[in-house]
Amino acid sequence: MPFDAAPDMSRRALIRRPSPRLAQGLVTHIDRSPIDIDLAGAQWQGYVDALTGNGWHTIEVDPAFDCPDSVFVEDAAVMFGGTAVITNPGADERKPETAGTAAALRDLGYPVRTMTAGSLDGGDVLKIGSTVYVGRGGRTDAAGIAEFRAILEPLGGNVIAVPLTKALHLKSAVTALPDGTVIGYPPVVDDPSFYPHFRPMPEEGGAHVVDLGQGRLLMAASAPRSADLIADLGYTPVVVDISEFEKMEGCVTCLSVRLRSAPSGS
Ligand SMILES: NC(=O)NCCC[C@H](N)C(=O)O
Repeated sequence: MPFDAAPDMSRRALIRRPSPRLAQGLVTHIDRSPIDIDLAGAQWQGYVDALTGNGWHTIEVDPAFDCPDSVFVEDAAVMFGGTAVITNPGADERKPETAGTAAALRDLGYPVRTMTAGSLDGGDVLKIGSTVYVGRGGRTDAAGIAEFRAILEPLGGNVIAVPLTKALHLKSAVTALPDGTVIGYPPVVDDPSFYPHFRPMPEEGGAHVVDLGQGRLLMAASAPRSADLIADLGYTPVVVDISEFEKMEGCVTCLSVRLRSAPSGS
């Protein structure tokens, strides 16, 4: 089989090139800081290189340069098994981002379910096996959770709503290690008792990991002490500098959508 034959269907990721208007994106829980747009472009490329360098095939969603926050592609779609759920982002400014993401997922053959009733951002969804935690916060409302639950339950997902008042998105506060341990930065976690296993991290950026497979975890350079702690748990941190995206309240999770399953029905 040639080396560049069909990519491994369990290691594909959507990405979306940053808009030149990134600095005009939304900022809610932190003060706005100046953005170096050239550095942001270089950091985005570094993030993409970290995915590809760890065996992931990246698929670029058509850019949405009129949408400052479109690089945060995770918020527009949630994958569950082989189905794509296109979200209805909680901020009006971000709603136009979904069309391009939906088109990319349809082109890849995924059945697409589109949310219309309530609002939900992909960043508010933390999947651990069939358990799906959803943050009820500033971007995701009760109607969005109900609609999302109605879509996921027939697919085998158990949606658990959790309170979120101290961070933009649930995954700004907590993510999960491959073994299912939820990690979080306590000052922005509303209630760690929602999770069966919770481990505090010493830095806010240390609460965010992307599971690259084979024990490798993508993490931000802003959290060196957390990376040491993760390494001490037997994982290998893969560190990328995403400072310009962190200034816009982004983190490592939100810059990609991992497609771990083949399209359902295929
Ligand atoms: N999932 C994420 O954490 N997305 C980050 C979105 C940041 C963007 N500036 C926003 O406020 O929507």
